[in-house]
Amino acid sequence: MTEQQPIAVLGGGSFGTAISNLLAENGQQVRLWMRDAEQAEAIRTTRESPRYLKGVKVHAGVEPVTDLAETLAGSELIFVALPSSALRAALQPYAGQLAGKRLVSLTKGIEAQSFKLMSQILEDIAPQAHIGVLSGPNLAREIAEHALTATVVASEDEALCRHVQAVLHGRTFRVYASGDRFGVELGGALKNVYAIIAGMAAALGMGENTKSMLITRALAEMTRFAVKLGANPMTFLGLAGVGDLIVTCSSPKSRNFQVGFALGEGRSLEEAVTRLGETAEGVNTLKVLKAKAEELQIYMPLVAGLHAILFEGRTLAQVIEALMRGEPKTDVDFISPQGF
Ligand SMILES: NC(=O)C1=CN([C@@H]2O[C@H](COP(=O)(O)OP(=O)(O)OC[C@H]3O[C@@H](n4cnc5c(N)ncnc54)[C@H](O)[C@@H]3O)[C@@H](O)[C@H]2O)C=CC1
Ligand SMILES: O=C(CO)COP(=O)(O)O
Repeated sequence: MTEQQPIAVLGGGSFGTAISNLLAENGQQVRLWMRDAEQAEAIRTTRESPRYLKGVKVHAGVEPVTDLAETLAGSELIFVALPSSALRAALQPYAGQLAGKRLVSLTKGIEAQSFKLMSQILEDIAPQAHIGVLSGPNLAREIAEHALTATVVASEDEALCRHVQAVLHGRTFRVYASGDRFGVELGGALKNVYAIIAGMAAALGMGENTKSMLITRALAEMTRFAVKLGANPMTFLGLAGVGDLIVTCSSPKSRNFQVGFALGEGRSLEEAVTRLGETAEGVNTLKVLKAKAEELQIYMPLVAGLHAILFEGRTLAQVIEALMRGEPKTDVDFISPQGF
């Protein structure tokens, strides 16, 4: 199926590029908006991004563009793959052009002061738009290299979900739909924090028991938090919950995992982030999550432990000791407080 209008993808980083390629492979005409004219020109001439997804060819159906107003005006369906720190500022000046459009956030982060998720920011900016999110176990490089992959599009607007499924479904990419936008989006944002912890554990040579404990208790912690905020806990059993948590906590291809690994090797946070040179949302998410958990009095020992290491001068050994010696708890306590 080819649409008449081009589809816009905002953000020429790893994920924007990977999703643009999928759309183009499905016969869609894609405008990939990026702020950097030099990078756009480099893609136009070499069909490769000079910075992201090295070695991956950018499909001929993807047109790199730099005029945001024109890009927004020319598309009904717009995917947003900007870092969470940039999304509001990049789109606010164009609010008047977004009424009636279908805006789908691919960004997995939380805004610092407001604690808003990205689709809530899109709603603030463009209350007359149709809003959705896409989230799941979706490492950009694996998508670009055609690993069999599934994702979730979530929106209250069923037509938007069907539209996204129609343009993205393909030989190697399967798109499930959900009506729980908040839960799907929250899962994608929260798991980044636990991927940092998993990277640290990997660098320290911790075993598979440890990894499994970490992922399972992370799921419990995320779900406890989400339930308190009114989300449906069942969403966390899906691709955008436990699915994304598993991939991001298991793969050295995850940038959040890489930050954690560098920390586990003894590097400072600043060094770990600078060496990465790409977006790792988990560091900012950790700060806002810790503050929110305190405000709402939600028990999140993994979040508190990582925060103590990164921002409160505690050592890893001290935090591990405190976590393991914490008071006995029941399993699956986010569904029934007694666990049985
Ligand atoms: N890379 C991945 O595997 C996946 C990433 N995501 C999410 O997608 C979002 C973007 O991540 P990536 O593409 O991986 O990041 P990236 O670090 O690969 O690229 C970020 C892009 O945003 C651009 N950018 C930064 N600030 C900007 C601004 N103020 N205005 C315009 N453009 C700006 C950069 O120039 C770059 O092109 C993140 O929230 C991430 O969590 C979601 C799923 C998978
Ligand atoms: O969200 C992702 C996989 O689903 C990508 O994770 P990173 O941002 O840690 O690379």
